Amino acid sequence: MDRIRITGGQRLDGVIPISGAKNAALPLMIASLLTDETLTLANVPRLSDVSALSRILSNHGVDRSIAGKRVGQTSETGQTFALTARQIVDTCAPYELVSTMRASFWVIAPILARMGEAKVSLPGGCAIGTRPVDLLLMALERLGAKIDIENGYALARAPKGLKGGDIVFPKVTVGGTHTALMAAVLADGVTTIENAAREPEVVDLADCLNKMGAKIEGAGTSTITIRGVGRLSGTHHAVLPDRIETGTYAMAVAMTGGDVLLEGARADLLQSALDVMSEAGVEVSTSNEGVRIRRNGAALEPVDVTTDPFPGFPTDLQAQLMALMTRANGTSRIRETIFENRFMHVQELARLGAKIRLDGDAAYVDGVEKLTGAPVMATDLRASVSLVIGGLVAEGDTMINRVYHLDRGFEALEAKLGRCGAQIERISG
Ligand SMILES: CC(=O)N[C@H]1[C@@H](OP(=O)(O)OP(=O)(O)OC[C@H]2O[C@@H](n3ccc(=O)[nH]c3=O)[C@H](O)[C@@H]2O)O[C@H](CO)[C@@H](O)[C@@H]1O
Ligand SMILES: C=C(OP(=O)(O)O)C(=O)O
Repeated sequence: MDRIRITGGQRLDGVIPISGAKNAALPLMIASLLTDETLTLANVPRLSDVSALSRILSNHGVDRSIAGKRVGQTSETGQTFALTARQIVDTCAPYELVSTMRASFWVIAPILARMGEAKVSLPGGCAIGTRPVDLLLMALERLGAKIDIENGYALARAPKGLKGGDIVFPKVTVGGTHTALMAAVLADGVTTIENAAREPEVVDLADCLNKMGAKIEGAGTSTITIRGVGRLSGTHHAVLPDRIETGTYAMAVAMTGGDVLLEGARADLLQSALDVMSEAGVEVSTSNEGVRIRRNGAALEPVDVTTDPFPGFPTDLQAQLMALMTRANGTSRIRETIFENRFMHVQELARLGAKIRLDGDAAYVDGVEKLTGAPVMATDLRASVSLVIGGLVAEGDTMINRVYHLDRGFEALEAKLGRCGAQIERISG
């Protein structure tokens, strides 16, 4: 199993190109199941989650060809996929494939919409919480599907096709909104989604579906209206920049001090997180090229932050902010309201010398003078990268185990940080 060794204490200076967003690329790839024409996606990040989803889509009959550049000096990240689901050859997504990644459950919507039935393994829990799918299934039922749960599988049937309907989500769900969109675009009649997720990745999916011929209005607001169409066509779409990768590197730069341009980043996708960083005393500026982050010796001020659905502070940046606040000049409070078990990084940050107390959904972080390197191990993607941020300033060596978590969501992490001066290396085997 690969490990990453970081020798802390280097400033970060230079340019970090921002990749396409994992959390947009995955639903966009799944949308290829909705048409028998080719969906071409540019700026798809090279990530293990993308490879895992490619295998799942291939099992359903999606043909994939790749054209793209290798990670280079500047903005040459990502790859271009041409995805063609001429026919859906299998309407079942088996446990062995779905259990490797949660987002794969979303295939239930396009397969049901196109074939009138789908059988998909329930995704199960994971390190950050229970991850239920009841609201996704409720959305499909509102469009006329009959749902049965049997032997760990969700069976969805709509032999006469889906019908437009009114979906009211009792809480904001990103996965539920993706699922509802992909089911409703081919349904007969009009669908409304109330309390829809407003995340940029939902907007990216809706934009792409509209280019394929769908009629979706209101994506990015809490009410989305979809007029069903008879069929969708292929199109070309570029995945939007990854706001979580952007926020992660912004916090890494803030942690080490330095001056880095996050090339291609869009500030509007993570304004709440950038506002928190400004409040903490970090210089944030934006231009056509991206977002520039600077901290030159100024102390980090503590913050009081609660995670929330977009446009609130993202749960996917909570662990990274916590790592940053371990060096603040006082006590920060960070509340996690999306997932019940997303504090697994606390005990590992403590191994680097962080002082963090947990009380219910809140973490109280007392800033410390210094962190010291240690062997650490993370249980999920964002928790792992919070340890990278800690390791960048810890005295001595930090060895991060279970690097496969990082490979799920950060394209060329060592190369991007290494080019800006970090002492970071992957140890294979
Ligand atoms: C609103 C939110 O911040 N969603 C995050 C969530 O999306 P993801 O799509 O994984 O999760 P949801 O947005 O669906 O979940 C939001 C909340 O709704 C609950 N829920 C969800 C579906 C369901 O059927 N029943 C149910 O109760 C979840 O337990 C959670 O508390 O994790 C992703 C990966 O970390 C993040 O990128 C998303 O930003
Ligand atoms: C937890 C994440 O991914 P997933 O929802 O696929 O587990 C994430 O993107 O932070």
